Amino acid sequence: MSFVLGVTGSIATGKSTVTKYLRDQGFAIIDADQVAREVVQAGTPGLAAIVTYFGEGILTKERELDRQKLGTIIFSDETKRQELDTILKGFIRTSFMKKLAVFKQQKEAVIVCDIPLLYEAGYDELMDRVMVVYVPEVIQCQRLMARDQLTEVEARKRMASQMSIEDKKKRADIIIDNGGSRANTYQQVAAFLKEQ
Ligand SMILES: CC(C)(COP(=O)(O)OP(=O)(O)OC[C@H]1O[C@@H](n2cnc3c(N)ncnc32)[C@H](O)[C@@H]1O)[C@@H](O)C(=O)NCCC(=O)NCCS
Ligand SMILES: Nc1ncnc2c1ncn2[C@@H]1O[C@H](COP(=O)(O)OP(=O)(O)OP(=O)(O)O)[C@@H](O)[C@H]1O
Repeated sequence: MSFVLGVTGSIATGKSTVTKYLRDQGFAIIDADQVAREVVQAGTPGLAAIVTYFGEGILTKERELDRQKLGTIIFSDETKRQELDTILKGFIRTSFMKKLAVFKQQKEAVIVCDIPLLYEAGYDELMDRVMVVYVPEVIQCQRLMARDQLTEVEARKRMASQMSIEDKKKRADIIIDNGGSRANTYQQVAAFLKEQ
């Protein structure tokens, strides 16, 4: 039986950093952000569904999703963000479940699921254990501003659109503190893997 490990955190706390390390160790990975990208590729029913609600203005000239434009819209309007979540939830879940089934069929010993909205969208029920990648909010905000070239106001809006990292930390089975160096983070993950 496969062991299904959820990796989550809040925006820019370091999920991708931890997941990349786990990928390099050879584990099977499902990346929910990647799944969310696949279900809105040009010509998909997912993209058609969001155009119906948000209008053609969210498309580029090539009729692909303008991700930056949609991000700016949903992270400054909570009703629209929730509507996007409602529209995409089913498409993302169906694709995720297919990928999970394939890895289970291949008898992967460990399947790592990197899911930003793991608790918010109820994926915790599908996980054997959940690892929360934690940094204090002040560091989270600094790293988000630097990575995505956002002002503090914009970064705070994005942080406020998710369950706070402190609440996720309380629910975690495993906490990885990513407030120090990357090497320190990798050491914590390696120590967890050694215990298994
Ligand atoms: C709004 C979109 C177009 C912005 O795209 P962009 O390429 O700029 O960002 P990316 O997809 O890499 O997401 C970056 C981070 O934003 C956060 N985030 C994304 N969507 C949401 C959301 N609906 N609510 C809260 N946080 C979100 C996550 O922490 C994610 O890791 C895109 O994030 C999207 O389609 N979101 C809806 C799908 C979704 O729910 N994704 C999360 C999968 S669990
Ligand atoms: N230990 C660290 N020290 C310094 N910078 C770090 C560390 N870990 C991650 N970062 C940087 O912080 C930013 C956020 O990290 P990362 O992209 O891994 O977060 P994430 O949780 O996957 O984000 P998102 O929710 O947007 O997908 C990146 O620019 C990354 O390079």
